[in-house]
Amino acid sequence: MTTTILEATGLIKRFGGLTATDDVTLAIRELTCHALIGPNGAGKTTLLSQLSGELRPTAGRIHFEGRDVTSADLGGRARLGILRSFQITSVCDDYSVFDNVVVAAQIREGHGFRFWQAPRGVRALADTTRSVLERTGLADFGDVPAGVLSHGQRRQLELAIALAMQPRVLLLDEPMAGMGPAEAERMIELLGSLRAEYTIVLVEHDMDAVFNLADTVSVLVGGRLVASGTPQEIRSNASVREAYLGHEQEDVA
Ligand SMILES: Nc1ncnc2c1ncn2[C@@H]1O[C@H](COP(=O)(O)OP(=O)(O)OP(=O)(O)O)[C@@H](O)[C@H]1O
Repeated sequence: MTTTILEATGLIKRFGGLTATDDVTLAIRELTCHALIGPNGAGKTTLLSQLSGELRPTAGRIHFEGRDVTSADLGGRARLGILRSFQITSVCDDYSVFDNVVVAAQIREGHGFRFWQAPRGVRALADTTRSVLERTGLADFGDVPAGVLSHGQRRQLELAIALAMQPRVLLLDEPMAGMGPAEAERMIELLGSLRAEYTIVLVEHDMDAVFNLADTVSVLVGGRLVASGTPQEIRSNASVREAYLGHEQEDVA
């Protein structure tokens, strides 16, 4: 039994009269992949944005390793290791793939843009960058300008940028969106290879990916958490099927 690393308690987010997150209590266990699923508008992204620190909840608390981080902003949470991919740093099209990742590694090391740092530090950053590129299947693309990458490779680069920042918890919002089957398969494989080292919270509509990757699946409908369990439990949960009726029932079947 792994320990809880990230926990939401009684989380509520209102946008005017709309309750996008409605009293959600959720425990993310360390080194597991926890998928958030639900119909369009269920509040998945809103929940992820509160976990990342991008959105402040209207009520409720968020704890990371037992520490209350509710009032920590995006940057503060990133420093703790809670990182939403495709944020903090975004891809710079004119930079090479290598340079995009090295900048993220530099930010993590707190070097900022001080290019006069000691050569040993520069070498360490380059080593980190090479190993991250290797890890994300981009080892052969280091010199390529990011702007010419395919859509799938760009998502791999976005993931590489996140990994260079040495996250503990990776928050991923639809990493497979817009990908063809081959690209999606590659991304699923890549995320699968990260599961042993990182805690992953995954918002995803692609049920193949969800049932392939997730240790735990939580289902949101209308901002409320209606079920949480193993993929097998969720597949056979009658209220989940009910919730998806008229939405994506065939995906859950
Ligand atoms: N900044 C905002 N201001 C007002 N309403 C918002 C805002 N962000 C989200 N909402 C509303 O909150 C609800 C939940 O949206 P959210 O994007 O979290 O759902 P989702 O489950 O991620 O949907 P999808 O699967 O379509 O991406 C929706 O009704 C949406 O219109």
